[in-house]
Amino acid sequence: MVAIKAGILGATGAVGQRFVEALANHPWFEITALAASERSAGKTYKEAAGWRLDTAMPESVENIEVVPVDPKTVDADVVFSALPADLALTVEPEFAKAGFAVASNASSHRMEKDIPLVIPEINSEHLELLEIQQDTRGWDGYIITNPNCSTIVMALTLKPLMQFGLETIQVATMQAISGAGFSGVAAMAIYDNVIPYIGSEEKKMETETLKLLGEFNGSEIVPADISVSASCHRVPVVDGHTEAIWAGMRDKPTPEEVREAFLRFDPKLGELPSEPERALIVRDEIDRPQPRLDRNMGKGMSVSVGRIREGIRYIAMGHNTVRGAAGASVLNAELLHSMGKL
Ligand SMILES: NC(=O)C1=CN([C@@H]2O[C@H](COP(=O)(O)OP(=O)(O)OC[C@H]3O[C@@H](n4cnc5c(N)ncnc54)[C@H](OP(=O)(O)O)[C@@H]3O)[C@@H](O)[C@H]2O)C=CC1
Ligand SMILES: N[C@@H](CC(=O)OP(=O)(O)O)C(=O)O
Repeated sequence: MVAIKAGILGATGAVGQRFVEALANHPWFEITALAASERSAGKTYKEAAGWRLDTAMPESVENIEVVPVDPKTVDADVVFSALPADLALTVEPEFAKAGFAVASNASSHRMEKDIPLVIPEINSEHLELLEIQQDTRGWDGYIITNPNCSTIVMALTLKPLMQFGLETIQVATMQAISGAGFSGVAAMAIYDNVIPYIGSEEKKMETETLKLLGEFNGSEIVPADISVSASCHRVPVVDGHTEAIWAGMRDKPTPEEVREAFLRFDPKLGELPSEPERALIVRDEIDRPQPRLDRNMGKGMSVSVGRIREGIRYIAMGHNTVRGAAGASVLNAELLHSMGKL
């Protein structure tokens, strides 16, 4: 099989490095371009990246020259975007217009009517929006987005609850510092501390969830009729967002029925390389899930749930820069490829 040429926009950042990790030995994609700011352009990736993951930098990327974020300098069929949102707002459409498939991890376009916001296990039918998007905008390429990291972790647990008539969600997050990027939170601010504010995060959880769980009616997404109320907090954890969730349901299932629904949730995507064996892992121990112990389950692509109690109350936890970011975009691109759309 001829490899699909993949570029990474924002390749030197916290999420960009996760993209490099996910794509360097990928069976379908080959990294052909690494793009970042003018500060990094012209340097080798090894010089520019300041590699911070606890796996070795893949040798194959060490000497690739970083290029500016510009459709003219990026040689690829698909670009994975880990750009700051203000930049992604203008840059991603330029790439789509120039014919690239853009798998974006940035928040800029997630809520636009004709741009799919997708978690393959939940709403792959929303990909129908791509044709509408290309027709409306006259683009040869397109943009597909994945949700906010906290939203992804929660939404994967909500999908199996829809059968019980999901009505209300309250969620309190405990979010890892990697979610804010390498220079996002100063050590002096987070050490020995909890910061009870993450800009725009609550609104993202409250709106993106409704689009994800909404229905495609042939021309647009009708948002799910659920009320979501979120409170978001930064805690001194490196990777892994933990969430305490209260779910109100019409049918009032018991904790055991909810546990069974989580266990039965086993969407098969067709053997995609990044697809975990189980999207949800149910932990029965009284003190799980925990970020340090559970974030790498399913190579970081599984969400762990536990402490399912009357109410219904439970805890969900997932790797924010893998399942919540780079891994989510790569899984979307794999799905598109398997459907012949890439
Ligand atoms: N799904 C999700 O919820 C998550 C999404 N994100 C999103 O992913 C994106 C990246 O986040 P993160 O990796 O944490 O950020 P970082 O700050 O760690 O990295 C930013 C990247 O963008 C590049 N960049 C910055 N400014 C410019 C510029 N003016 N022109 C070109 N490139 C530029 C940087 O290059 P250089 O090194 O040269 O400065 C770097 O590669 C953000 O939009 C963030 O909100 C992040 C975490 C989770
Ligand atoms: N806000 C998230 C990460 C992030 O960048 O999200 P988004 O892609 O929705 O801006 C966090 O801090 O953990």
